[in-house]
Amino acid sequence: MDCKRIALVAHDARKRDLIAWIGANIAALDGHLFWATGTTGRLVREAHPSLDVTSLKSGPLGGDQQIGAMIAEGRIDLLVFFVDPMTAQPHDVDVKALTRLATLYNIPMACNEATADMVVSSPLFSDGYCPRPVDFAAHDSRSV
Ligand SMILES: O=C(CO)COP(=O)(O)O
Repeated sequence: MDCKRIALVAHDARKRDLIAWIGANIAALDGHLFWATGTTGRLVREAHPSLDVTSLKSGPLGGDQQIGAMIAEGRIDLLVFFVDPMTAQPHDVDVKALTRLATLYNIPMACNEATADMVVSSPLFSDGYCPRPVDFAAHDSRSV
């Protein structure tokens, strides 16, 4: 299996759920490389020390933007972002920017357990799946 570069993010009300999800899928996740927003990364490392997790800044302090930049640079293969749909976030614009970039760059993005389960259990997760690159010309309004 090839080594995937996986971004982990969870809003506060969903951090416990992300850690539980990782625990339930640790066999599939061990051996991959992880980047996470600050608090999420610290909690994941404490709960699952076998994982190689690099913590970036906390989400409200720019961590979502850092992960978005990594996606734009082609350095992330999968985003697992457990979103809290019930709480307004002070950095909502950053959250929106991150999910927009994952969509734009055609990165698999799991925002809840059901989707994350399907991603890691898919044969595409273990078979070196490489998403189709984005056709930027199609997104350039000047070319319409
Ligand atoms: O706010 C977040 C994502 O938008 C998560 O940030 P933390 O992992 O630093 O709590």
